[in-house]
Amino acid sequence: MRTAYSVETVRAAERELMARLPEGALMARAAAGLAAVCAELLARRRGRVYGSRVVLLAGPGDNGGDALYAGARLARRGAAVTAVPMDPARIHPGGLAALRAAGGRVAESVPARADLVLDGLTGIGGRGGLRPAAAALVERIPAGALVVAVDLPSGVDADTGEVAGPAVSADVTVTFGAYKPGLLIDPGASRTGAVRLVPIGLELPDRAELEALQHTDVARLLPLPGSSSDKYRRGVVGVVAGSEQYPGAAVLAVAGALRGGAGAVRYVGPAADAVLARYPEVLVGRGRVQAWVVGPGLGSGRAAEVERALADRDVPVLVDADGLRGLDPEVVRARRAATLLTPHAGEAAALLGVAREEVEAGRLAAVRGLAGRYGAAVLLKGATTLVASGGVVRVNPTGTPWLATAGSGDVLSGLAGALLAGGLSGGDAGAVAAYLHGLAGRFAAGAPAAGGIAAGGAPVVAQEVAAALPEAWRSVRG
Ligand SMILES: NC(=O)C1=CN([C@@H]2O[C@H](COP(=O)(O)OP(=O)(O)OC[C@H]3O[C@@H](n4cnc5c(N)ncnc54)[C@H](OP(=O)(O)O)[C@@H]3O)[C@@H](O)[C@H]2O)[C@@H](O)CC1
Ligand SMILES: Nc1ncnc2c1ncn2[C@@H]1O[C@H](COP(=O)(O)OP(=O)(O)O)[C@@H](O)[C@H]1O
Ligand SMILES: [K+]
Repeated sequence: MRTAYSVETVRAAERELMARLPEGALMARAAAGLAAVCAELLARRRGRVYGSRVVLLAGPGDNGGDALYAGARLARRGAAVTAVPMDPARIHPGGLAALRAAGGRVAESVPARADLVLDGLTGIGGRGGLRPAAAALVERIPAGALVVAVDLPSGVDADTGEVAGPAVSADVTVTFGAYKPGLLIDPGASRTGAVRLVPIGLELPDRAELEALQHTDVARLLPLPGSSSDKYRRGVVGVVAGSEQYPGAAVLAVAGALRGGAGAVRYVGPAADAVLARYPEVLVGRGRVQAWVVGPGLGSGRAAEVERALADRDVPVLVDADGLRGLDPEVVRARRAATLLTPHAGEAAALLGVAREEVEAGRLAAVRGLAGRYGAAVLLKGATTLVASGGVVRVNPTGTPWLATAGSGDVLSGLAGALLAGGLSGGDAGAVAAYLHGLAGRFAAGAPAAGGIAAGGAPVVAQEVAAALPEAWRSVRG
């Protein structure tokens, strides 16, 4: 499990550790780790550190201090290091002295050429969008320079990933002691480049503010058949989806459920012919199920079917897409079994009564808000998928923007429904489904295991995502 900690938690751990260490020791550790990463990057790019041009954007706080001390280390290895303060009257004094002693210099404006720029404007102390003096320096970062963000890209909110105004886009982010939520949640996450964690000895609580499952966590949660399994024990998923207008949503949700490990899938709705033509193994009509998936492609005027599924208070229910329209928090709160809501930003915005942009800019607040309001697990789809449940928020580390294709959300809902039917909690079913779906998207696209859209791959269609789910299962199980 990868974990991310809030600024408050990191600061508390920092205070506790600082009390036991000589002054400056923590910053020295941070700067040493930062300089080592920079040296590695310079060696890869130019063959050596000696003679390379390094620019430090130095903010007035400790983030600037880290950059200056790291710059001093690089200067001692022969780099030509220039610090440009955001505010010349406020620059970290110790860091500045160290840089000068190592032969580094200070300039008022950003040099036109650089091999590497260290963004030390703001770290966990940054608030809101970058102020004009900082934004002006960022604008002048020379084209072609590698940008290394110190702790986090300046302008990104460490706790939420929100970006209010200008912010740095880094190639690499070197973060200290712990991941911060803002490094893993968009829009901040798409500014970080590759994230490198430098341990500095912080002792952090077991419970993190944000979690990201990894292969071993998912493998542990996957419901697997045993020798005494039969199709009912493995879990029957009831899919209430599709309409005359959108029969394909039913087919895709069923595809996700079948590939998600359901013992059987029961389909209820007007698209039975389309479903059976593709999947003759599906049962048609109502009957006993271990979880319901309601909503994909329902169209309008089908609220009674959603209510009927939710009224089955002891059976887990996943509500997606059209099923989410006008969903009553009291009805969901009254349920005993798990409820998992899977909105995209537009659906979440409608449920919260805010603009879609507000959800996209503040994904963490939106998913927490919905989970609190409905007393349910909520999976918020999008560039970074978040799953909130019982006070814990998980961020999905897999996926590819190629998944932004019609019907891929339907596959996800069927998949998560199968995991609910297999006995997973709402939060686990959502997180595991997002993980497998993201991996399947990458496999279907032929995209590498990490990296954004720039990393490669080709367009996928939703059916291919469903078809790649077995490969995703196999890769997780090792
Ligand atoms: N925690 C740890 O364990 C360790 C932490 N370490 C390091 O310390 C960093 C935190 O340092 P920090 O607390 O000094 O805050 P920091 O991020 O430098 O920013 C504050 C300064 O920025 C300014 N400012 C604020 N917002 C702004 C904006 N929008 N636009 C422009 N300016 C803005 C603000 O100005 P003011 O509001 O005071 O006018 C203030 O001067 C942390 O990220 C890590 O790098 C490591 O050395 C060791 C281990
Ligand atoms: N920019 C993106 N990067 C990664 N994944 C994305 C992006 N945009 C959408 N997705 C994923 O694609 C899927 C789209 O689902 P949804 O919006 O419900 O579409 P549909 O209703 O057409 O099936 C979700 O799993 C979502 O997380
Ligand atoms: K920074």
